[in-house]
Amino acid sequence: MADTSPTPTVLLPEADIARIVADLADRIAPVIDDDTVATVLLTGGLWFAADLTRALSRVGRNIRFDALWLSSYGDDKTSRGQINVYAPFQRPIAGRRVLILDDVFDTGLSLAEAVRIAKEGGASEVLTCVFARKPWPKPRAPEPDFVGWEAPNRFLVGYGLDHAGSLRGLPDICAMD
Ligand SMILES: O=P(O)(O)OC[C@H]1O[C@H](OP(=O)(O)OP(=O)(O)O)[C@H](O)[C@@H]1O
Ligand code: HPA
Repeated sequence: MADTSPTPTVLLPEADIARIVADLADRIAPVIDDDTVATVLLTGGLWFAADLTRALSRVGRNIRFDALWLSSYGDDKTSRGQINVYAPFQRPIAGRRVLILDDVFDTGLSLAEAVRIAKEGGASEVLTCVFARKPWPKPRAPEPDFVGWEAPNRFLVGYGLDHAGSLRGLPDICAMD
C-alpha cells in the first residue's frame, strides 16, 4: 500500500532531548525522595519515563515506578475529548507522593485524568512532568509542574509520540503535518 503520509521533519534532535532530560532530573531530584512513585502514562510516556528515571538515578535518586494506561487519541490526530482507562496503578499509592510522567501536554485532558486517579487512590502529593508542552488557546488545568520543552503547535512524532501507533521509536522529535 502506498504511504501518502508527509515525511517527518526533525524539530528536536536526540542530543537536545538528552540535555533536557538531564536538566529535568536536576530540577526534580531535590523535591522528591526515593519513596516517590514515578508513574508513566502509557503508551507514549514510556520513552521519556525510561530516560528520566535513569537520569534521576544518575543524580542519586532511585524512585519507585508504576504505570497508568490511558488513551484519548486512538489513531486520530485530535483528542476524542474523553479518556479511556485501560489499566490502573499496579500497587497501592495511598500516602505516597506520585510523579506523573508523560510525553506531551496538549489539551491537558490526559494529565488531568491521571491526577484525578492518583488523588482518588490517596496519593499524599501529586507532581506532574511532561517532556513537551504544546500551546493551547484556553487555560488548561492543572498545568504540569515540570516541562522540558515548549513545543510548537504542530503534530509531533518520535520519542514516544505516535502517528496511528507508528513512529514512536524515532529518537528525535519530529513534526508530521
Ligand atoms: O493533553 P492531551 O490532549 O490529553 O494529549 C496528551 C496525551 O495524548 C497522547 O496519548 P494518547 O491518548 O494518544 O495515547 P498513547 O499514549 O497511546 O499515544 C500522549 O501520549 C498523551 O498522553
Ligand atoms: N502527536 C502525537 N500524539 C499526540 C500529540 C501529537 O502532537 N498531541 C497529543 N497526543
